[in-house]
Amino acid sequence: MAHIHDLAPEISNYASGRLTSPDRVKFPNTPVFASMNKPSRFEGDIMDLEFTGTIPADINGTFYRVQPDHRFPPLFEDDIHFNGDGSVTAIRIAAGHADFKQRYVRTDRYKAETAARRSLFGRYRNPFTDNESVKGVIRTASNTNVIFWRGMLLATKEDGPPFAMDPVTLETLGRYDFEGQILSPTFTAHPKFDPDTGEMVCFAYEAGGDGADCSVDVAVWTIDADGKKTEECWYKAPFAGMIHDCGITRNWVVLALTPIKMDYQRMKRGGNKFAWDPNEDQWYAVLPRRGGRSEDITWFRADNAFHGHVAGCYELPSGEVVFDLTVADGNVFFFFPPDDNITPPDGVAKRNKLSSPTMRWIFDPKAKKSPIRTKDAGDADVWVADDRVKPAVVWPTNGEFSRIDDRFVTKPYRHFWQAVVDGSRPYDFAKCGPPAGGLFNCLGHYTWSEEHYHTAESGTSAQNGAGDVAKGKYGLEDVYFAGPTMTFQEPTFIPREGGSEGEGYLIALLNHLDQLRNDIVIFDAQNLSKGPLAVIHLPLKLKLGLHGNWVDNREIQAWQERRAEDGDVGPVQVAKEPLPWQKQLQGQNGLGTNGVSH
Ligand SMILES: C=Cc1ccc(O)c(OC)c1
Ligand SMILES: [Fe+2]
Repeated sequence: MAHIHDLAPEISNYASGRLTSPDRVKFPNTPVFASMNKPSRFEGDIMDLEFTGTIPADINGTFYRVQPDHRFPPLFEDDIHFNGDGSVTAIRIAAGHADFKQRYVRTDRYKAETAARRSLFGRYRNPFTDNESVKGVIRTASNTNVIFWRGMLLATKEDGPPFAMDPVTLETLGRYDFEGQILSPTFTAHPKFDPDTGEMVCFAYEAGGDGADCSVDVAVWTIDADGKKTEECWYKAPFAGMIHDCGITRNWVVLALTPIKMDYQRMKRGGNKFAWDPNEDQWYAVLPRRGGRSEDITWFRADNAFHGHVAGCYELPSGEVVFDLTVADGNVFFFFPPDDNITPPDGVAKRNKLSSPTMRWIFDPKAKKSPIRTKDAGDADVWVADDRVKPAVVWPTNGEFSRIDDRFVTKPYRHFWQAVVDGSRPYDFAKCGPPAGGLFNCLGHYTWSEEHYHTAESGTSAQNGAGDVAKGKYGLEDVYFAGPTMTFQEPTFIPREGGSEGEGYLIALLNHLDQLRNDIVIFDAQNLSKGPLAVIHLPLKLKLGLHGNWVDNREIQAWQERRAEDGDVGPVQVAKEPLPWQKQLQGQNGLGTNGVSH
């Protein structure tokens, strides 16, 4: 008797790498859609997840995180994980119990593809590869971060505007333009929140035109705690690269410009939007948080490298700006290789051998600078510091996804956490295959040593506390190894009520690479090596997500009341009009724009 699978002949729905049979619903047979990253596409609710251990009774809030999860087979067989549709997970924890909820973000992209029952958008951030029917539709998949802001959840991806969701139901409310105050085509996935003022500091790059034109325009905004835009300034970057994360101090914003470069001609040919340039510097911009003018930015150059995520950022009494982030020594985004005509200086690409230490940069915002001209910026001034910079500290942690106690954003901080790679630990390749998304087999808690912890007062070393911070040149490392068949996703800190910096819990998703299932682990944030306090078991496999955040239930509740019909703020007002670039396109060729009826 024939096996059931023999009845369906294995005919590929791809020819020459392109989706040719969209009715044959089958995802590409590539590593991007395999193992932990096999499409999940699950939406649903589970009340009272099983768990082992004890969920601390004082935890009351929701852990939100987002994952890319392609809804339909992609137009291109070699599509990348970052091009998947944003799917938001909420783990609601209260009274020692945990509930699960997961919903896709109903982006304009989601709606267009749902109506057609197939993929219509092509390559990552390349509209030239889209189906004609979606010209003028906002392409963002809202798959990178999910942020609680004034009672709404903002699902963000840096190639488009945010989409607002209800934080309790995860219902998508619509595109959010800050009540008409931010109309740029793009918006960062990494805004920062000033814990003293309640302000959101946010930015956008490739922000000048339609968000897909390789512009070097960078916008930086402040939105105050009442939702009012109080600052806006536009700057020029030296080249059209990626600016993924940022840092803020009380007075300054720091942007990290990574040398993966856009190329409009390559996009037009149907190629990748980005290519790694091994010969380009890594750049950092320092600009004022308040009253900025375009010429007030200072770009600092350093040797070629690849930026990861930001831990802390603050000012020293000298006025200098400390900026800590992971920086890898090569192209982390292997799916955006260099152009063929580029010869890396070291001759060989060092794939899979990257090291990713935590680097501390100390920038002088008053450094002497001069205007330069660049190919991408044309005749606009790009303000570049005369002297190149080097990291002040290189702590050889080997991880990514740095997180801190977010109450210490803008301030000197002691603690940070990362998903850590330890290649010396056993890994069960036979059971797991290659570790999808990277071998983040440990979680690490790092405490800067006295020498590297700066109080606002002394600028160099602290007198108070941290008596245990003695081991190691840079500080204390407290690591938990998951085991040979498991990896972690990004951790998130949960502060304990009334606790000091770093007192509380660490929550993260655990990937079982052998069982293809996820757990949610909760640790004492300052005692990772003791192992998890609770392991919450999901009966299913999620995907490798990007970022998440913890929101206290009191904050969610208070905002639900304020956002009620009769509340003092009222319901979230989503965008009422198409974005300016959409209107312009409409005017040019009479085409409609999706998402807004007209
Ligand atoms: C981790 C960085 C990163 C940068 C750009 C992206 O579009 C993204 O999508 C998930 C992720
Ligand atoms: Fe990120």
